[in-house]
Amino acid sequence: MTTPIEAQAKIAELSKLINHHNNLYYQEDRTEITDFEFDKLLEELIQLEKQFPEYLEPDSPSQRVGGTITKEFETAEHEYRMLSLGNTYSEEELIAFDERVAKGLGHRNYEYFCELKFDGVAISLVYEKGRLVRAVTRGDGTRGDVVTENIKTIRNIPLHVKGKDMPDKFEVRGEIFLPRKEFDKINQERDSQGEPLLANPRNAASGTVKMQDSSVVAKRRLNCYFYQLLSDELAVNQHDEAIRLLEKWGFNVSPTYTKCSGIKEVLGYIESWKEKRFELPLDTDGVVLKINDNDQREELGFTAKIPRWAIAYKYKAESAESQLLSITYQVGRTGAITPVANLSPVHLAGTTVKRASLHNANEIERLGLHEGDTVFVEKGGEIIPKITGVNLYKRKTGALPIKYIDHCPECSTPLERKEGEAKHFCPNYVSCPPQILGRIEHFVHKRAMDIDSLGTERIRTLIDQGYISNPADIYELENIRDQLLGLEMSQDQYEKTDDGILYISLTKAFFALTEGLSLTAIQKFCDSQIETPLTEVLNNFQTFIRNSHKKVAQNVATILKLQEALHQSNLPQMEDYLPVSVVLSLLTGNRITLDKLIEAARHQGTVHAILLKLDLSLNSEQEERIKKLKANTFQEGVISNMIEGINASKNQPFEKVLFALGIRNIGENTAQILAKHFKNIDNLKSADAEALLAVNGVGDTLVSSIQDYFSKNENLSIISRLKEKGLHFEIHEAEKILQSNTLEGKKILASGKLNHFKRDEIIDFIEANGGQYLKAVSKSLDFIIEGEDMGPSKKEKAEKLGIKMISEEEFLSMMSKTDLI
Ligand SMILES: NC(=O)c1ccc[n+]([C@@H]2O[C@H](COP(=O)([O-])OP(=O)(O)OC[C@H]3O[C@@H](n4cnc5c(N)ncnc54)[C@H](O)[C@@H]3O)[C@@H](O)[C@H]2O)c1
Ligand SMILES: [Zn+2]
Repeated sequence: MTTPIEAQAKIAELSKLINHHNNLYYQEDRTEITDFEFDKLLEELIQLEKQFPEYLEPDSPSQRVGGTITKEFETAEHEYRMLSLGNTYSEEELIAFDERVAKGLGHRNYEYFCELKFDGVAISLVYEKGRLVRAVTRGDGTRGDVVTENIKTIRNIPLHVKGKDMPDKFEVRGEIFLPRKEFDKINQERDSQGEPLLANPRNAASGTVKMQDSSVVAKRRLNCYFYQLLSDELAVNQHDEAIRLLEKWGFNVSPTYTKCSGIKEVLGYIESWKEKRFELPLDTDGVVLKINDNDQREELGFTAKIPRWAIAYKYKAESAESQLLSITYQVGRTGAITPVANLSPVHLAGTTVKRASLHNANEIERLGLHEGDTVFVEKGGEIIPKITGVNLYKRKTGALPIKYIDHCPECSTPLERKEGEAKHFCPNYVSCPPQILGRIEHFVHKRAMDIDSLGTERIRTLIDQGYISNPADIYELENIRDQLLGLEMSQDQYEKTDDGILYISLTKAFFALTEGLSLTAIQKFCDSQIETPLTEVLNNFQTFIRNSHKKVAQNVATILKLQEALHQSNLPQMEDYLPVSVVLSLLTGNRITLDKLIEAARHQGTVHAILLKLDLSLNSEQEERIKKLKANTFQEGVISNMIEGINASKNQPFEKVLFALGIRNIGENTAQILAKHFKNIDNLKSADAEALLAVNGVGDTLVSSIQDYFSKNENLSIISRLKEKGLHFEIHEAEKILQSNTLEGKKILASGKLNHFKRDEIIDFIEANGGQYLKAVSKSLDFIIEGEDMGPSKKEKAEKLGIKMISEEEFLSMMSKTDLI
């Protein structure tokens, strides 16, 4: 039994903890615990407060909607309070909820409206005379932030609506979300720019809605599902009818809703979406059920925080057991090491899971992982599954604890760990391959040197084979083009474990080890085995060979040998991949011992590289079979295309070159400002702190990263080599000279697709003629050049502000460029 004194202390402690997590979740868009853990804390608080009502504080988190307003926006009061929802993870509690409803109404004559619970941020939109007048966040439930401008950039939020039965004034509520595809795209882009990744789509959506710059919001393709219509003059009295009205008026409603006549049907609905929901384009975390009839809703009423006529059933993150096969240590672009667990395949939350991120050494220690452990894997709101614990009963006797690596798996440099940081780093900035890759990818990026013929795969190949290690090397490739012919290109078929042991995809291995079977057929077979553990796949492949009737005896014999060799090699197992050394030992016909092969394959990135190192004399049949193992190779066409792109990049203007160098803290805009201000790299290099700080937007951090960059000899030598190759290290003459002052004092924006200018060109053109280019629609614009397909929201805003819009043709004739028309 809890004593009152204990209860009081516990209530205070829980309240503090919950407030802390609420603050992180709503203010900073991040989380330290899962929703399930959070909900358990809240439930514990509610139970204690029920038991000891004397300690229930009016501002307890059990009594308040979790969010608050921010300081950055104007606020507005909600006409109808915006509440939270009660939630549960169990069927029993759902049935108990249904009992309370029946008791409250005094009968069982009611229907539920069910739909999925979308994981995003709540928004309230007010329409007057069919026009969107205000968008407000939920805030503390009573007042929220006014974010109308941001919301207007979301494409399928209608600015105007028309329709039958539409009241003069109404409010719609919905959930703004970031589709998972958009989320992945943003993260891919951030990854390639070396920026930190967004944690999950919900946080990303919430952070975006509260951004200060609407044009950034517009770039993130947010979307919205509407789920509630409110008005004093509604013609309908059933929720499903109101939803149908919303659909008719053009609001985006998720097609997942249904009406259920009792809790049993609701449970069926919940079950039917349990797995199917993963096919939806957005994250969902449960089902919301609401009483369908408005009068009945009124009868049931509200508590301080939630309606009594609705509840959310939340799906528990699914958990499964799996075996830890090995750990791969990935080296990121900044040198940060991330351990990844390779697992035996398990079916979880609609997908087959074979890997889980372990984050860092602390996580491995916290879990107490031992080799070959059976672990619990969970997949919740986050996309990457995680290991939540170890099944100690299944630990093998004598299993050793996982020992974290102390050398970089890519370049063997001893790792470092800065104080207070969880991650280990490879300090080898200059020659660690993934770090070089990060810098070169930035250099060739379309917003930098724009060399799109140098994709990641090609760059990685060139780095791995020692042909490039910095941007200047790219411009030397032309001179060694004959050496590039035949280089192995794709790395996708390879994978490495703990200490740099190279593995190759099953498909390639099977293809090389057998005769008469096509790569496509083998690929198809492997695809069908995704959920099968490797040991079984090897057996199934023998059946596959028998069914194919192609060289059965010989092919099966090879696979039997493979199984034997895998067993003897004692190398860690990785699903879908086989150790290259074992495969090569079979293909080279025991010309060399397995041990020697394993040794040679350590720290090599391709079959090609291993063979170069071993220098075996192989017969032509062996060579042919090994060739089947290799990836695509560089061919003449690819090489020409690459060199062409590299040469074309020499025309990029100074500001792009400056951005491409990758000096820390110099983004695209800063590069532009610095290029304009200093005119050439030498002026920039010799500028002292005072001169740098005099430039608008330059602060101390930037000063020190610029000075740091130019103090390094290797950077100076790269610049001088690039200069020799003809890259622009000063601004172009034409950019310096004003072509005319026709546009002097004019503030101009161009929107939509133009026929005679690219985006950058129109900006340069306006500036070269004395005008100023503005990036967003605002009152201060003199006119807008309206191109094809100008964004509707921009257009509407411009119309509202009464800004003059002219066509591209009118603009050209104004500039006396009639020759272009
Ligand atoms: N992990 C953490 O640290 C942490 C911290 C705070 C809150 N949380 C999580 O946030 C949630 C609490 O937040 P809440 O108070 O916003 O409640 P809620 O998100 O659980 O429920 C209310 C909200 O659900 C949304 N919703 C989505 N689909 C809906 C639909 N079809 N119909 C009606 N509403 C729909 C609405 O925006 C509404 O405001 C809990 O699930 C909790 O686990 C987690
Ligand atoms: Zn390294």
